[in-house]
Amino acid sequence: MPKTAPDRVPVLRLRGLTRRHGETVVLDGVDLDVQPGEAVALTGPNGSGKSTLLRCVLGTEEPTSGTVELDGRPLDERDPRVRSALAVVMDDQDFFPDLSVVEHLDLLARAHRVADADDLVDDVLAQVGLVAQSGQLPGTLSSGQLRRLALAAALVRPRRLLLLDEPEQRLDTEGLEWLGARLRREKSEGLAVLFASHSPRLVELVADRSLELGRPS
Ligand SMILES: Nc1ncnc2c1ncn2[C@@H]1O[C@H](COP(=O)(O)OP(=O)(O)OP(=O)(O)O)[C@@H](O)[C@H]1O
Repeated sequence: MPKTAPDRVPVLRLRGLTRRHGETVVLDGVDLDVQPGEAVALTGPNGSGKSTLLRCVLGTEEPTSGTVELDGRPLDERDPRVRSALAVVMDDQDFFPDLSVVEHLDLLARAHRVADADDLVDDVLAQVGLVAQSGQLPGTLSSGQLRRLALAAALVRPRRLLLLDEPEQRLDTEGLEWLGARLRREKSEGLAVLFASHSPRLVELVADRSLELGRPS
């Protein structure tokens, strides 16, 4: 029996996704479906378009042509359903310099009207190993701790699709294993996961399949 029934609406559907910069073709007609409970890894060399594809899904970069659908509807960042479906960990995540770790997470959880926000924030702080740093400002965190804060920020909000750009970056070995287990839990709870990675270990731990992108032509 095919793994994906033809009438299932994927959380994410890309059709003919193309992105050019002048003569350079970065993405050339990418087709991809990601179902609930499924994780797809974007792999490929530096410059192959992994972040570009994620930005097109996020809506921060406009494809040259092609379509992006979430839950069968065209992507529209003004649609609150879309905004509440997407949790994102990108490369260049910024934090407010004057809000502590716990204040960031509280703010996000409350902005997304999460029930039992205090309990969830405490739980996520423990999961990412930032309990001792909860009162620190982002500028005082190590690079790995900042990455953990970015991951925590995605875990304290509602989501149906988790987009991650090289989430393994700056994590130690134990952190990588934790991340693999945590993303597997996301899948088991029915979330879809799309992540770019240069870590064969993370791909092995999490991905149901990989989409390998090539060098831009
Ligand atoms: N504004 C731009 N003008 C020209 N080329 C661009 C522009 N933005 C991105 N590119 C090119 O698009 C290509 C894809 O970049 P992208 O960041 O998506 O790659 P990546 O697969 O995420 O790479 P990495 O593994 O290094 O993170 C690169 O060759 C990059 O130089």
